[in-house]
Amino acid sequence: MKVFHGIPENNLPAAVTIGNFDGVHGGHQAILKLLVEKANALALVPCVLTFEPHPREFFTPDQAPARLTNLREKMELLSQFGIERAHICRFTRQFSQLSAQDFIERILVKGLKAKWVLVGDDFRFGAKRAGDFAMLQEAGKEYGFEVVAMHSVLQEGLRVSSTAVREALASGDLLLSRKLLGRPYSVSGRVEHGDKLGKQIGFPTANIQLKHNKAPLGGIFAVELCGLQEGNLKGVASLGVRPTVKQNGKPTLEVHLFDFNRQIYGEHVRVDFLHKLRDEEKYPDLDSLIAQIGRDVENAKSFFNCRDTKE
Ligand SMILES: Cc1cc2nc3c(=O)[nH]c(=O)nc-3n(C[C@H](O)[C@H](O)[C@H](O)COP(=O)(O)O)c2cc1C
Ligand SMILES: Nc1ncnc2c1ncn2[C@@H]1O[C@H](COP(=O)(O)OP(=O)(O)O)[C@@H](O)[C@H]1O
Repeated sequence: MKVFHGIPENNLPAAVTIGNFDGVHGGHQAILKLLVEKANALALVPCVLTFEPHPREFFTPDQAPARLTNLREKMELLSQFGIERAHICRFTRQFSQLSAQDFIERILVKGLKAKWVLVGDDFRFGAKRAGDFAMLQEAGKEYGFEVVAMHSVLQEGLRVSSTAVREALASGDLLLSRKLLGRPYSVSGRVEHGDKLGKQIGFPTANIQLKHNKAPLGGIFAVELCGLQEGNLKGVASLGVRPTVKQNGKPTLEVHLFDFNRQIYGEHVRVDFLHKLRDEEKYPDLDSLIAQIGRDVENAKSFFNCRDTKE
């Protein structure tokens, strides 16, 4: 997949879908699948136009929801689902003021060379969200592109959406988030140096870099860590501000791996969240925390034993 920051000239004719694609969940996946099928049938390049930052992060940064995927994760997923060209459009004040008509002419027609366009039937675009599906269809007749509306994808009667995934994660329902995402919720990043307290207390923890300051979930989890030469490794993770050892701590993701002892600083890993064990607590002293982490390890191991005997 070719990734462009912006829209260069002389693109090949494309089948285009437009959106934030945060999470690349089951609904997005259905869109991507249809787009790739159509692109193949019509000899077009399957292409995604997405925005950075997320428009809600631009308009109301304080109220913007936590990201489900960072840009790198999103691009990897789009590529996995068969997209061949991705355009990351910087969402600036100037871009937000582009009229719906200019968006169609400059971005879709001249820039992306869109011949087939797939959007949700509630899709809005252009300054003040003035452009809608009907306007896009009208414009398609004039400029020679077809517009198709994607129906809502449901999972157990629930409309699959980034919001539904965030709600499932916030409530600790990792089974539901997994169904909505079509894979376990995960965070990927590099292993960083922490405060070196982990080894001292008998539970070394790999600290995984969080690119955004907000996480859509928190607490203590049974996890699998992927991306190391040893293959997938089981462990227990804490995602929180560590109130027992820090004041005003920033969100931190730490993973203690079972039966593992190797230095992995700097390695790029992915943490798959499989089961929530509990919420984070503030303990009166370090000994209470250490005892609790010991119980967390046992509980996580029971979860894995149960899961592995079922499989
Ligand atoms: C399984 C597990 C559970 C944890 N639970 C809590 C908790 O409830 N409250 C808390 O303040 N810190 C919790 N922590 C975080 C510890 O405070 C942290 O691992 C320790 O500070 C080591 O940090 P370091 O790797 O930066 O040295 C937990 C860590 C793990 C691995
Ligand atoms: N079982 C293990 N689980 C996680 N990390 C481990 C383990 N064994 C060794 N390590 C290594 O030790 C580091 C964690 O040790 P720790 O004392 O918690 O230091 P830090 O505060 O820098 O994370 C990890 O980043 C990794 O390189």
